[in-house]
Amino acid sequence: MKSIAVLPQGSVSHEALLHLLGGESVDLVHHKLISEVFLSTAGGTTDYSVIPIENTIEGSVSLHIDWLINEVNLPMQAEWIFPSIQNLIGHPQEFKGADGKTDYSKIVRILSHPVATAQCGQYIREHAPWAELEPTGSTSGAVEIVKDNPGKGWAAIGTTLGAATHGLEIVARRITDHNNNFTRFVLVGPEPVALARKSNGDKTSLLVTLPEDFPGALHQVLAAFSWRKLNLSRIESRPTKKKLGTYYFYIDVLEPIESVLLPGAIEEIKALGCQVRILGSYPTYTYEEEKAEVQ
Ligand SMILES: O=C(O)C(=O)Cc1ccccc1
Repeated sequence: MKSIAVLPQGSVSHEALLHLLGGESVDLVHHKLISEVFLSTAGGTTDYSVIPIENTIEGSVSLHIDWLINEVNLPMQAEWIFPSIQNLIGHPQEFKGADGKTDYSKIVRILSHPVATAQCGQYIREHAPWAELEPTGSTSGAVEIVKDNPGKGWAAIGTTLGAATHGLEIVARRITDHNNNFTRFVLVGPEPVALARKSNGDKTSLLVTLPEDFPGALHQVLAAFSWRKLNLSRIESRPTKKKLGTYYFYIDVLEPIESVLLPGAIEEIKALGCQVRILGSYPTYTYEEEKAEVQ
């Protein structure tokens, strides 16, 4: 049985993984922090890590992409998307007013993963702009802290699974600023993944470093893809962290690495003097709403 490192029980990552697996049995190893998730697979304790890398509202989860680029050498082996449905969670009755409705003035602190908090910015500004916002390693980690601190006016933003895991109540449902809020996850690890579920295509993620003082280098890199009609689904720059103003380009190509034209494009880009690192070539799984078990 394969082992998979993932954020705590009831986190969005955990929900998303359960959906991807669709009942396939694996050994789940929960960690409080994403750094611990990465390191457990990098150190060989687990076979794969579940990493959220992009969100509809927040964009790239830069910290996680930077870990993939700089801290570990773990190829991406699968990608899938899953809705992030966030709720306000607290102790039963703690935020009830005399009229039975939620009395937001009782909320003094809201804890959650920063990506989840950012997804609910409008809701917080409208209902409890005074609340102190405390970042946690995961949404369910926030729910656990709230569980351990009753009567203090603390609430968490998290999933229904997170609330159920820790026996807390949903104070308000679906509080993200936009309903169509999805997160892209990757499974990273040394070996390819064999899932029973059928994939919906393949992707290759590349990290391209441009040579210095080469006017038009990015244009030429993109031309190598465009004249071969290789479809790109994402291009993003990340600082190299070595010198101010120098960037990597993170590029997703909608083809597997063994496709006819992609290796030639990579060779052409290398011939321009660029460095190319293959971050992974992997199946993608789209979200099929009718099969999902999200509340
Ligand atoms: O904190 C969690 O539950 C996570 O899995 C990280 C996260 C947070 C918000 C959106 C997607 C993933």
